[in-house]
Amino acid sequence: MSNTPSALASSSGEVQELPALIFLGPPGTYSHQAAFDTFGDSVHYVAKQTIADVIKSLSSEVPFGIIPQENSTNGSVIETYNLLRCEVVGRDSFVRGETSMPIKHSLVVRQNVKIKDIEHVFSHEQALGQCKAFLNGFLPRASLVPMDSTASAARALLNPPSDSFDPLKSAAICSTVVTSLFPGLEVLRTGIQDGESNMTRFYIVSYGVDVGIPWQTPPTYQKRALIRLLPDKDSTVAWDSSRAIKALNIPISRIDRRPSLYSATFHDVYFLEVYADGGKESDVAWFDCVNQAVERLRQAGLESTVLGIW
Ligand SMILES: O=C(O)C(=O)C[C@]1(C(=O)O)C=C[C@@H](O)C=C1
Repeated sequence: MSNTPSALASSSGEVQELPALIFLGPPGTYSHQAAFDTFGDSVHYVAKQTIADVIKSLSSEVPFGIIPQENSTNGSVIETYNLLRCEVVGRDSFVRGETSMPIKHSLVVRQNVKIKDIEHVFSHEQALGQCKAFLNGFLPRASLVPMDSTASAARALLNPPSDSFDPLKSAAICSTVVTSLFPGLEVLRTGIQDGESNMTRFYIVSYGVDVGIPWQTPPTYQKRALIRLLPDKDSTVAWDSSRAIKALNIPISRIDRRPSLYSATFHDVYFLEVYADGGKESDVAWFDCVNQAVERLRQAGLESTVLGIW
């Protein structure tokens, strides 16, 4: 990862602005690393404080973003699924692709802090969840303090969020990359995540559907789509998954569920990720297939929105 130039000179000599890509900052987060592995020098990177800020800041001037979606150890990224309930997703912003990367966490402290000194551990809630066995084994009495991102947690060691956290009694769970970005920090333990293979999958999002994604290497694993099903807020009939699955009639790789933004109790929003069996059809055929499936859902009385096709 490096600081990337925001403009490149084209062969004709004129300066072309690179498109902007928003990520969960500050620099040094896993989102930043996943973005850089995927887009390299083809975009200009813009850090935001929260995952919500990434989605809400997408615009025609800042058309691309990356958001964490799921982790192989700790499951769905709740903050992301809560945001996918918002009307802007599927109307203005869309999921346009995915990328995955292995996540190796470290326990980072201010220089000379020892493990016996640690009373507070800062990190993003996903990272805290991915290191449960380490925390239970080595720091069972430490208070776990959720932060907006792993790199925000590292930064908080130098600039604590409140007087109740003594930085010399605190640690952050984050990537080792932060020690080269924030001088004064050092790695106390590394590889503290639960399980051998800890992978996080990210969604690539864009403002509008027509803008081409500036991949460094175009992916080969396309033919997926994400569909949001909204509950019928007036219905007294219980949700019936088999009705949706039957109407959809394409393979489903995952189903997520979050409370709806309506007040109706237990009328949840469902997110279905679907894929083309074999994945051999053309993009146009896959778009048609998804749109026809959504039409069948609507005819079955299920309000549905395509949040992305890739
Ligand atoms: O906090 C970060 O560094 C992030 O990029 C977020 C995030 C996540 O929410 O899943 C990304 C990858 C890891 O799973 C841990 C945290």
